[in-house]
Formats: sequence, C-alpha cells, structure tokens
Amino acid sequence: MTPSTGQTGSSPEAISPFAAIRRELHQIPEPGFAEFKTQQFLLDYIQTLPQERIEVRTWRTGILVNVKGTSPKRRFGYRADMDGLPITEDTSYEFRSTHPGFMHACGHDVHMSIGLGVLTHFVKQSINDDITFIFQPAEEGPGGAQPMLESEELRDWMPDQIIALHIAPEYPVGTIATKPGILFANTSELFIDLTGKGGHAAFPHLANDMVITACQLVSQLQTIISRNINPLDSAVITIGKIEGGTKQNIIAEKARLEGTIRTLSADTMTLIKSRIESLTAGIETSFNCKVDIDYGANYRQVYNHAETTREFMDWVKESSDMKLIECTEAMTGEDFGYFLADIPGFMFWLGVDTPYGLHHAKIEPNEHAIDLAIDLISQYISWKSDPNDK
Ligand SMILES: CC(=O)N[C@@H](CCC[C@H](N)C(=O)O)C(=O)O
Repeated sequence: MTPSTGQTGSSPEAISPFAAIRRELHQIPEPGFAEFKTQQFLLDYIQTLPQERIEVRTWRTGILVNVKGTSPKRRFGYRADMDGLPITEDTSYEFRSTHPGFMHACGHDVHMSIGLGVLTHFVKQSINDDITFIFQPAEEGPGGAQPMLESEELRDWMPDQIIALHIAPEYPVGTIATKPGILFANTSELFIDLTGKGGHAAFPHLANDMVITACQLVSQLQTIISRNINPLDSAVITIGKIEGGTKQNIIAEKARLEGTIRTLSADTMTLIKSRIESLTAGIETSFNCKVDIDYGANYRQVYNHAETTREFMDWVKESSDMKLIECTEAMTGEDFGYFLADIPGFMFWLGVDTPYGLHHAKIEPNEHAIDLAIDLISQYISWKSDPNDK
C-alpha cells in the first residue's frame, strides 16, 4: 500500500498514504450490495489502527465505526458510499480497475479514502464527542442509505449531525461548493418493458414492432419535460439504455428502455409518473402492445439543513484554506438524502478538477483533493466539538 508512482502512473511524483489507499480501492469496484472485497479492504485497514477507542460493526456489505469521545455530549457522522458502476474504464492509470466492466467512475473510492483519513485522524487525536463513520453500500442503486438507517446496527450510533461529500470534476482542487436547502434532486429509476408481436422483417403488417414503438415512446417521454412541466420548474428524463430485438431481419417482439427521472419537487415527480402512465397507455392502444413500468429505486432529494450548512459555510470562509463556492442545486441524485431527512447536516461538492464528468470512463479525479478534504473535515468536527463553542 505504498505506491510511489504519480497521478496517472507515468509521473514519478510521490503520493500521500490516503491517495495510495484510493488507488487500491480504485482497482476493486463492485456493484451495490456486492462490495465484498471493498468491505474486507476497509476492515483490514481499520484493523491496523489503535483499537482502544473504536468499535466496528458490519451491516450487509457496509461498515460502521464508532470512535468514542472523551466526554461526549453529541455524536457526529461522516458517510462515504462504497459501490462502483458498470463502466469499462478508459483512464490512463496504471492502477485501473481489475474488475472487467466495472469502474469507480463516481468518486466513491475517493469518498472512502477520505473517510479512512478522517477516521485515522480521530483515532489518533481524541475529541470530546463521539463520531460514527458510515461506509454505505449501493448508493448507485438499489440504495443502501434507507435500509442502513433502519438497521439495528446503526440505531445506538445514530449521529446528531452528519456530513458527506461528493467529488466535483468541474471545480478546482482547493475548492468546495454547497448551499443550504436543496442540493441534489429527487430521483426515480425508470424501466419500461414493451411486448408486441415479432415476425419476419419482410412482413411488417403481420407484426407489432417494438423497436419502432420504443423509438416513439422515447420521443414522447421528452414531451413531458417540454410540454407538461412549468418552464420555471426543472426536471429531467434520461433514457440511458435501449435494448430490443434479436437480429437485423427479425421484427422485435420485445424492447426495454432504462432511464432515470430527476425533479426538484416531489409533486413534479408525481406529475411526471402520471404522464408516463398516460403516454404508455396510449402506446399500448396505438401500437397494440403491452407496456410494463417499474420505477426501481427512488431517492429523496438531498436537502441541506439550513442553519448547520450556513454555519459550516461561514466556518470554511473564516477558518479554512479552502475556497468556498455557494453553488446552485444540481439534478444529480444521492441516497444521502435519506440521512438528511432524519439528521441535520449537509453534503458538499469537493473540487477534483478533471475534464471528464461523473460516470465517464475517462474520469481521473485529482488526488491532491483527498488530503485537503481530510484536513477540512477533521478541523471542522474538532471545532464543532470544542466545549467552549456552541
Ligand atoms: C452523484 C450521482 O451521480 N448519483 C447518481 C445516483 C443514482 C440514483 C439512481 N440509480 C438513479 O439513476 O435514479 C446519479 O445518477 O445521479
């Protein structure tokens, strides 16, 4: 765990221990609730720390660590997500994913290594209050936050205030961005199965072609955004995957659309789902087919606690070396929203300065952000836990 190669593997620049950990994690991305190697890697690292003031529990493929304070009055929480994405990596790294077809393309390797860094800090340097470190599986789906919050394992280590971060490719290293109130959207996955009548390519009049039907439906779905949503509101429907048919000269009996819906309000989500159901009912009639809709995982919005977030933002401006941007909300989703529904706290964007966006096969977050984030969060929690304060 002491690689001496640089950011892309081609430079001889030395890297920090937590950037080295990130590289180890980067090589073993796993799907939600199958983060077995990731869990073991984290447990192995935690085992190397002094054990006197920590307790460790596992929950499915997640991990909870309790760091005991010296005279606790409250409990802070840091949450990191653990899962990778089904993307074939195309970075210039020497430490690319060793799991074909999977990649940490959403920064969860960075989030976890920052979690280990902050944990290491507080194991070595005690504070008054307790801290729960939450390594949460399945953020990309089907969603680990909600069941983890309901788990026995978390119940007596439930934080009074919680923090999480997400890497932001578009911001420079040394920058964080956040805002009070809504930061990330409400999301719903969307899976639509179309079943018609297959047939010979030469006899379209004897079949009900689900490729044509799927194309029509994709176009109709976009009219919900352009024609049914108030232009002063915001919503997104993205169909990210289409499957259909079996061969070029066979009319497709089946097609499947896979996508996601994003809204800034719960009411708009309800409206969109109702419009999808009306449009698909019309598709059933006009294309003489069967349509099945599955909304998959639904995440509630990430809503930053106003007072706590404003206090953090003021502290960053006055007491840290990081540059703070008060950003606008984004249509990304995050099941950390479930934590924030129960516990005051906030999420912030961490600048990692890379030209490729989240979920891109070429994304290469700048690892210098890791140590900056570890320092920032450690200092903030220490400040909050100071008995002379608040
Ligand atoms: C930060 C980020 O990229 N989050 C994901 C969360 C996925 C939620 C769910 N699987 C969905 O697609 O609705 C995102 O895609 O925004």
